[in-house]
Amino acid sequence: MHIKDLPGASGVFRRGVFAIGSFSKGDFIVEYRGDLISDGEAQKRRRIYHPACSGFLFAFKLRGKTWCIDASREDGSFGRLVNDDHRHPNCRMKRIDIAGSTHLCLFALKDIKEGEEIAYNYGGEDYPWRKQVRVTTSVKMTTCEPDTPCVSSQSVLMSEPQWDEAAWLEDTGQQVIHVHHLIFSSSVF
Ligand SMILES: C[S@@+](CC[C@H](N)C(=O)[O-])C[C@H]1O[C@@H](n2cnc3c(N)ncnc32)[C@H](O)[C@@H]1O
Repeated sequence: MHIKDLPGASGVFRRGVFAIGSFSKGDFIVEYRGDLISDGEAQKRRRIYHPACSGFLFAFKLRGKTWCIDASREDGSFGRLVNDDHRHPNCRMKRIDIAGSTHLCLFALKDIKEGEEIAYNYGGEDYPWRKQVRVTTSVKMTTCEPDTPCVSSQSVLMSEPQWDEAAWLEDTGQQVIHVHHLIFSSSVF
């Protein structure tokens, strides 16, 4: 796997993790490494963290209690840099218990080809990047006078992309709607 910079909001770049080889459905991909903390500690950190760091707090349930992996520290690991895709995830987060300690790991939901971005569904929350919708109107202009031949036809994009990435693109005839999705979650278990 390798890390790539992706275009982000307001010219800010964000990172994503991409496969440099292929994976088969069910393969282990990467661990979401960080500090295992209680829910209370996570709430405390959420209050003092910059919002960019809160995005690295991954909450999950274990035997009826909420826990959290705090991966906000830049430790060079890949798991913490995997982005959200709630529509077409190619991985799933699973809790693994090894010799009494809990780990969160990503596993392939389907075969993954070289070059594909690794992504999973962060969970059910309404993350801001999932809601943003950009409407780009494509206008067909045709010059066609009665006594002259049709000379040109061109499409004009009426609006510029305002945010991060166009995760999906639905073509609805003259109107092209780019539905952007992006960030973070919990309880996938
Ligand atoms: C665990 S980090 C993922 C790595 C992050 N992209 C980075 O560059 O550090 C979670 C954060 O990544 C961003 N993110 C994740 N998925 C995204 C998506 N689909 N679109 C836009 N931003 C996303 C959000 O800012 C979120 O808080």
